Amino acid sequence: MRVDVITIFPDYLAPLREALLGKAIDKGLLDLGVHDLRKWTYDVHKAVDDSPFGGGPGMVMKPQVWGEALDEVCAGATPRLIVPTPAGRPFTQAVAQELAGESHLVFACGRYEGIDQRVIDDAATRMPVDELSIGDYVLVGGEVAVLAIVEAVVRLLPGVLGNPASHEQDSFSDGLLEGPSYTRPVVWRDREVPEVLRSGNHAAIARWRRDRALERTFERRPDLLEALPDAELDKQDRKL
Ligand SMILES: COC(=O)COc1cccc(COC(=O)c2cn[nH]c2)c1
Repeated sequence: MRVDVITIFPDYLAPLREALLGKAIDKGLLDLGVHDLRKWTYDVHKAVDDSPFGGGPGMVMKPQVWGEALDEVCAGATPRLIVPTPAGRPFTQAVAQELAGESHLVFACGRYEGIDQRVIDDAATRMPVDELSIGDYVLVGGEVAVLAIVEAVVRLLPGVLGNPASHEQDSFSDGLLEGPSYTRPVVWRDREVPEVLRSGNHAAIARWRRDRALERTFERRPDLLEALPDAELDKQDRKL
């Protein structure tokens, strides 16, 4: 997978070259390009923003600069353009799975009040454009959202995670939140690991884990239970 990021703060994306994602780059599973938007400015001040038509606070990112940047970065085989924004559709594990199937993602990092809408509308005539939200809050720019989205997507690529089984047991992969986990010692500050997990009875362990996941989902994210297809809940689940 190739990922390109266009931003006025390229250093913000340095963490993508660390740890697991850094290894994915070394293994050739991920090609990462980070581009400074100011490369496409054309005035002595390298201006990337201007005042909003219609007035109001803040600044809007200039269409000319973004247009040139996207023309160059998106040239060649059609990429999918991702624009993190509070006004986007929710970025979920399902969307991460969908994006993991793409061969080329380009991320546009907005700042200030956002990017001139015509940039999005123009790009959408040539490629798929997804405006995605990582949550109902406002960041100063898209860079942090790109870190989150790229990490969630790239960890799903074959060969990136040591043990492929680990993302099968992800939270959300079966529509439920992950339950509690434990490791040694058996007792820590007078708290003992649940007996069933040390029983070796795999059916009982699976049942216990499912029950804890259902309980936690019910307590913290009842909305996810609503979304579960009926078939997903077996009769033992319904007793909870
Ligand atoms: C067309 O889209 C744009 O112009 C995007 O512009 C902006 C402006 C300010 C901040 C951001 C970053 O995204 C978030 O704050 C965000 C994403 N998810 N939850 C919060 C993006």
